[in-house]
Amino acid sequence: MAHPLDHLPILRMNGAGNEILVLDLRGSDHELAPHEARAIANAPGLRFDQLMALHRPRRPGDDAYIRIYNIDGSLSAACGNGTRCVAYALAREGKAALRLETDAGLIETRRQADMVFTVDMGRPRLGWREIPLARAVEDTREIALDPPVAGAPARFCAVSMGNPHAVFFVDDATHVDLEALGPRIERHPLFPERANVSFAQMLSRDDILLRVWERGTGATKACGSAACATLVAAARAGLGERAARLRLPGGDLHIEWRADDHVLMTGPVEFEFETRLDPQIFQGVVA
Ligand SMILES: N[C@H](CCC[C@H](N)C(=O)O)C(=O)O
Repeated sequence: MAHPLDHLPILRMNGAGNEILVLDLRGSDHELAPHEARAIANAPGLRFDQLMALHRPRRPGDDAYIRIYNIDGSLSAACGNGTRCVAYALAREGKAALRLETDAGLIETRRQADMVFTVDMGRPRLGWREIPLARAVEDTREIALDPPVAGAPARFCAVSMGNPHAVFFVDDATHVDLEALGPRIERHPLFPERANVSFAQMLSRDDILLRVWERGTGATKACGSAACATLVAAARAGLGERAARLRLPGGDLHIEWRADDHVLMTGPVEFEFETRLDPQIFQGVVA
């Protein structure tokens, strides 16, 4: 019995070093299950930070509906770098501007140059319930990490871009022990849906060095929604401007928090290869 995913086309790309797969499910009614996403991640050469599952549009006027999977199979409602890769994949079909439905709402993209795309990531969510946090917090600009995590700063900012972000401002982001602090903050009791964890160093008011431990994936070379969350957190804290360069290990992203409250992210994409899913991947895989 053929598996519904057998031989489906898959693009291997990266967005500023964030490893992305784009799986084209527009010719199928199949919805990727978490264990199937994990099976793809374990297939040779297909390891990813996020998998962008492209579905047929569900609303008139949209170009596609995308579901976003982390390497552990968990879903995320937002993925900035991955959305740029989707924009590249659909630009190859002649579409320079897109309307994409995500679980975080409408996301619009626009091609700026061959391999450079701008994504309107929508409005930041700033209330404790929207992050979400496990307890009421008056001001999400400065939250006590309680109970404390040894080695982590005592306070952080919380912002959602459709997915939860905890942003810690530090004096030196390049020497943060992500592997030690990341998992313990990702799964801290304050975050009922876990959290993406950012450590940001203000080089100047519009130049920020960023290191990210991603929910459901771990340390990555870049994280677009974390870059957006960090820009918003810095502006809200009075540390930064409403537009800045975010420097990540895999590349730079330009983020702007517009006066209309939309956060725009502009950055590069790289195409690595295209293949089709090998049926062997799903042999013996159970939910
Ligand atoms: N790398 C993605 C973020 C993935 C977020 C995911 N880790 C989660 O929220 O669970 C980005 O470029 O925005």
